[in-house]
Amino acid sequence: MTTIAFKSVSKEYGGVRVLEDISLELADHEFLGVVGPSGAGKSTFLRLLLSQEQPTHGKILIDGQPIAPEPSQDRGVVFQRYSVFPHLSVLRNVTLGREWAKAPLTGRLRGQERGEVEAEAMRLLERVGLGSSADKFPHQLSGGMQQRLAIAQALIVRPKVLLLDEPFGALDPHTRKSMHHLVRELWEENQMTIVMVTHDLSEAFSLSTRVIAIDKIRYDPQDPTAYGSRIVSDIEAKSKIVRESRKAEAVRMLEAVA
Ligand SMILES: Nc1ncnc2c1ncn2[C@@H]1O[C@H](COP(=O)(O)OP(=O)(O)OP(=O)(O)O)[C@@H](O)[C@H]1O
Repeated sequence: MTTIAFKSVSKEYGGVRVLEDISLELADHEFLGVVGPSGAGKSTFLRLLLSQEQPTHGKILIDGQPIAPEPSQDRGVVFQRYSVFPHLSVLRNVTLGREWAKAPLTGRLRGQERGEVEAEAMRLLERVGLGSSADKFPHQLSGGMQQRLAIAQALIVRPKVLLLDEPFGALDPHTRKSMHHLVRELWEENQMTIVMVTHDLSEAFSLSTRVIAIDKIRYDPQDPTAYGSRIVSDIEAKSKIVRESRKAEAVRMLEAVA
């Protein structure tokens, strides 16, 4: 069970308000898509959830408790650009998260424990379609394969929340589509919440159970930094049919505020 709550959260950088009064309750096992124009604060929203940034006002709760102030293993993340370690094998890229958790000083596991973590990493690599690439290095993988590896790397620590920041933005359309299937299946198989930032409304609506759009709706020409982005639409889209019909509605809403 994982619930997430944003309570009147604002974020400012040096007096410039980026996000303003964001309140949101996410039910267990939600797949939230976050859309909005460039610069609206989508990545900032994600960084707050990752605890890479702290709210200037308001608070964020996970399961009713204040979010841990530092990034921790209950929240995994996959970025657009490949966040894998180039000098480590594919297998070691995946086992690393567990090694750090169990042996933070040496980063090395031994004996039976090592065998168990490697077996689990291999199962995960098989699951994301990289079973035969375990001994390769990232430079020997295509872009899509590197993103599959990044996903396996994030999942090995069994996060409650998986954060995806434009994870498919650098991929070709065919690879992107196969990644959509994979991520949706992994979300269905695992009891985790996903929060995905994307520029692409179609992507948001084909994957998510709920889509929020954030944007600046107020602007003061005397004080351009006074207002930040707010949630301008919040759309439940649990079934595919609803998702398709609500996508058109969201496009109209976003065009209206643009
Ligand atoms: N660390 C920071 N210090 C100062 N300003 C920042 C910082 N991080 C983000 N910003 C500013 O906050 C605003 C929102 O940035 P953010 O990256 O969250 O937007 P975004 O919606 O993810 O944009 P894009 O879609 O282009 O990636 C931008 O104006 C950006 O310059």
